[in-house]
Amino acid sequence: MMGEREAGETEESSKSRFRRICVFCGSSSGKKSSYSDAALDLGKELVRRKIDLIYGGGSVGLMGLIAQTVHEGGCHVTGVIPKALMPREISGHSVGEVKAVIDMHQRKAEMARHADAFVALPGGYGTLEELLEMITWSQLGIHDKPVGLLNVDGYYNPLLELFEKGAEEGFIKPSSQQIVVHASTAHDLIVRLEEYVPRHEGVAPRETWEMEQLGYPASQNHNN
Ligand SMILES: C/C(=C\CNc1ncnc2c1ncn2[C@@H]1O[C@H](COP(=O)(O)O)[C@@H](O)[C@H]1O)CO
Repeated sequence: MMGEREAGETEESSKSRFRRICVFCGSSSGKKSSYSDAALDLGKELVRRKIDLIYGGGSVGLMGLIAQTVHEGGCHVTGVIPKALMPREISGHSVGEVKAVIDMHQRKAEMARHADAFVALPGGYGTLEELLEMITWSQLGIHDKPVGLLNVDGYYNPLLELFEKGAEEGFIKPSSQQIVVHASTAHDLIVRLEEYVPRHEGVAPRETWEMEQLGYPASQNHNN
C-alpha cells in the first residue's frame, strides 16, 4: 500500500521538512574525485527529497556540479552572486535563477533568509567563512536553522577537532557544540539535519535580529 505517495517514491523522497537548502562548497573541485562524487551525491539526495538549492551561483568547481545535478533533477536552483563575481570568466555560466546582489554581506543575508538549512561540502576560505558565519549566527540566535558539514573523506576532521578544542579550552559553550551536525555521506547528513532540534540558548531573541536590522530589507531585490 503506497498511501499518498506516487509510484517509485519512498518515504524519504515524498516529504522533507526543508523546502530549500543552501549549500556552501568549493569554487574548485579539489584533488580527489571523492569530492566531486560527494557534490553529485548531495545534489541527487536533494532531488530525491524534492528540496530546492540555494548556492553561490556560477558553474565553477563543486558549486557547478551540485547546481547542474539539482537543475537537471528538476528542482529549483537559485544562485546568489555579487555583481563583481558575475563575469563568466570568474564564475562560469550559471544554471537556474540568478539573484544579483551588491556584495558578499548581502549575499550571505539573502542565502540565510531563503534557506531552511545549510550544508557545507569541502571547500576553501570562502566555504569556511560562509559555514562559520552560519554557525555563529545560530549561536547568537539570529537563526535556528540546522547547519551541516558533509565530512567527505575526513576533510573536515581538523575543523571538528578544533571545535572540540574550543569547547575543552572554554571558548565554545558545550551547549553550542550541538549546532554543527556532521556525517560522511549526503544521505546520513540530510537524515540528521531533518532530525535536528536546536537546543542551545541564543544570545538575543530571534525577533530582535531581523535581517532588516542588519541593513538588508526583504523587499530589496537586485535581480538584473
Ligand atoms: C576564486 C575563484 C572563483 C570565484 N568564483 C566564485 N563564484 C561564485 N561564488 C564564489 C566564487 N568564489 C567563491 N565563492 C563563494 O565562496 C564559496 C567558495 O569559496 P572557496 O574559497 O572556493 O571555498 C562558495 O560557496 C561561494 O558562495 C577561482 O577558484
